[in-house]
Amino acid sequence: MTKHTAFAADDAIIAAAAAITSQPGRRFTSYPPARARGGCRLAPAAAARQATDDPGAAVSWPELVVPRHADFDDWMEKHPSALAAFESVLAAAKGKKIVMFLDYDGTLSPIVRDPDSAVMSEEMRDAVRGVAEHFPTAIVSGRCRDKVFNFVKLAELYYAGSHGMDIKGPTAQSKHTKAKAGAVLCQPARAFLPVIEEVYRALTASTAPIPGATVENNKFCLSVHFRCVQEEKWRALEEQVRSVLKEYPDLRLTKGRKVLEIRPSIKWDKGNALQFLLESLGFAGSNSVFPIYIGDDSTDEDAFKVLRNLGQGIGILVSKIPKETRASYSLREPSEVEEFLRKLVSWSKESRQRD
Ligand SMILES: O=P(O)(O)OC[C@H]1O[C@H](O[C@H]2O[C@H](CO)[C@@H](O)[C@H](O)[C@H]2O)[C@H](O)[C@@H](O)[C@@H]1O
Repeated sequence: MTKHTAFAADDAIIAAAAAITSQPGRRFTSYPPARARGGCRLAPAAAARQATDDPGAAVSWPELVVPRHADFDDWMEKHPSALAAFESVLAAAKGKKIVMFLDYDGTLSPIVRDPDSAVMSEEMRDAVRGVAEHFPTAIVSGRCRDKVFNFVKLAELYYAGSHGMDIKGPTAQSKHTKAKAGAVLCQPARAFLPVIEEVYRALTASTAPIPGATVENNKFCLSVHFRCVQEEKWRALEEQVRSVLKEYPDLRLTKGRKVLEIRPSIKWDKGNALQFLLESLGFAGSNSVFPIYIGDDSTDEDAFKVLRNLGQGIGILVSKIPKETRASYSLREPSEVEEFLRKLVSWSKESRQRD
């Protein structure tokens, strides 16, 4: 399958998978998360220097294959629904402090054609607010921090924008807040601001002739969207982007959901942001923390990987189709994320009443 056909398959596969996954009577088995293979609690500067991944593997072009029923069943065995396996999640979290990490697009809000219209429902906001009352909660997004804050609008949360390269503490104090209100806690890519601005202008100009292509400035990174570009033009768009980036070897290209993402080539991703936030919350080296990270995209895999390596907490992939993932559990769509968050809150309330 070429890169081009992999793109083309996306929506058809989701439709096919939706038909399979909506079948009633599916059974799920529990799949315990991988346990510790040694700690990884780096201070941010050290983590930023650590180059653990093959830079050549940074661009991932997912190979999408229409799932057969058997494939789907196999996948669900390995990544059971976090709703169906809720009791297993609770058992693993027993006696530990839950810290919640939530991706935004595709996790809290449904994927839509216009990125500026990806609003979150009031019901979802209410569910996230509830979770934040019970557990320290962070939004970890590829979006620029201010933009994602304007969608979520909850001052009691931590926000890690630009794929974790821009981390700020809650602007409203809550019992979970460990930082000075509204303090910017971490911006490891500050030196790249001028070059990102320059490349934003260059990409906006060079992609302008391609109808439907848009460039989103996410402050420390950029997104070139092709969801509204005719499929025949996808290759040309990618070539345009690559040609601009030839002049900027310090930037790298990765791919999300119908988006090309351009970011600094530093070793800092959503996984580093997760570790940094755990440390900021006072959980460095702690065995009593249970981070839960929920996300839908390839960039969330960095956070799932950190959890696997730490042997703590769980990653939950939001997907209707089988995907290669390091997450332990799955949820099919944002409405299931909302249900999972509400169940956690109810469980936490009940346990408080019992204690
Ligand atoms: O880390 P995230 O919060 O998931 O952000 C990743 C990218 O999400 C947005 O793009 C995606 O959602 C759009 C709205 O639904 C959709 O139109 C687009 O095709 C998706 O790729 C956001 O616009 C990007 O800047 C983020 O990098």
